[in-house]
Order: sequence, then structure tokens, then C-alpha cells
Amino acid sequence: MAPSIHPAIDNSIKKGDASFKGGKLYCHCSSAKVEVTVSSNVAHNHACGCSKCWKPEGALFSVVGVVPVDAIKVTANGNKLKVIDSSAAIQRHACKECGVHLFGRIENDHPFKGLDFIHTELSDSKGWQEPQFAAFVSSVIEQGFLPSEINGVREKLKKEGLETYDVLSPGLMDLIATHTGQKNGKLPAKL
Ligand SMILES: N[C@@H](CCC(=O)N[C@@H](CS)C(=O)NCC(=O)O)C(=O)O
Ligand SMILES: [Zn+2]
Ligand SMILES: [Zn+2]
Repeated sequence: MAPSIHPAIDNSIKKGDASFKGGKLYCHCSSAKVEVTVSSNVAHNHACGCSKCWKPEGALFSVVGVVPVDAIKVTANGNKLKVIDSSAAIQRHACKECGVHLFGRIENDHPFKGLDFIHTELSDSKGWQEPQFAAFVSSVIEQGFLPSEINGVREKLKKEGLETYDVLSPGLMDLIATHTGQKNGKLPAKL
């Protein structure tokens, strides 16, 4: 049987609604759920195969995108949140009980500072931007996926309309490189 890439991708991707303005995210606890209210659609939504992003049970990939920090408010049971790894670039705030990541925040000097990473599948609302590409595909091998089967995964992602990359998409990698070039003085601060 083909492995599950992610429930939002396995049986074709549903397009989002460009005028969608956000919704609530909930953790997976059966009661006293952590609730996060998001007042924005997500951008750069993508499948991520890395080992750090939260994935639903049985899925090879996470689906994760960004919203402005100001668009995120913890609106219930925030006392259940903890930061998984405070030394990581993305500080993932997860529910201590069910393990779901509610949002990932960048606190240090980083090109994506000011953006929070979220998983829109934690919301019941419809209209979130659909995944746009697949990142960190080869990283699933580090987590035990057989290298001999990775081409099938790449083909399935492409069949569902997602270009595959082993880091982020070229556009995002260019943004990161621009930030680095400006920090090390090789590029002018204003472009
Ligand atoms: N191959 C590594 C890649 C990890 C990685 O670099 N993840 C990316 C995509 S989420 C990242 O930006 N990580 C920053 C962080 O996790 O703080 C893994 O699977 O653990
Ligand atoms: Zn929970
Ligand atoms: Zn990731």
C-alpha cells in the first residue's frame, strides 16, 4: 500500500479561498483543548518532510505555513503549552498532553522573524491556502523511510501538483540567502 503523504494531500488537494480570513486551531486533547485564534489566512503553505515539524499519526509529511505573529492569539488552555526545543530556530509551542504543535515562533534574527508557523488541519474552518510545494523531501529517509521508495513519494507529490525540494522552495531559499548576504555585508541593506 502506498504510504500516506498527509491526509490533505493523499486524495487530491482542495483549493483554498483567497478571501479567507483565518479561524481557530485546536489541539487533539478530548477536553480542555488548547485553542489558538488566527486572524489571517496562511501563506507559503507546504508539505514538510523534516523530523521537527508536527505530523498527524501515520503521515510522512507535515503540512505547515506561516501567518504574521500578530495574527496569533492563544484563546484557551494556554497553560498546557510548552516550547519543545528552545534552542531551535523555530520555537514550537506544543500541547504538553497530546503533543500537537499549535504554533512555531522565530525569536532570533532570522529572515522569517515576525512569522509564526501553523498547521491549518488543526482548524475546522475551510478556506485556508492549500499546500503549494513539498520541502525537505529527502529528510523522510533520515526518519526510516526506505531510500529505494523515495521516487514513488516524489512522483505522488508531483501528481498532486506539488513541486518537490530537499530544502525549501527556491523563492524562500533566495530570501534566506538575501538576509545572510545583507547580514555579512556582501549585499546592500536596501535592495
Ligand atoms: N534533515 C533535518 C532538517 C531539519 C530542518 O532544517 N528543518 C527546517 C524545516 S522546518 C527548518 O527550517 N528547521 C528550523 C527549526 O526546526 O528550527 C531533519 O529532518 O531534522
Ligand atoms: Zn492537547
Ligand atoms: Zn519542517
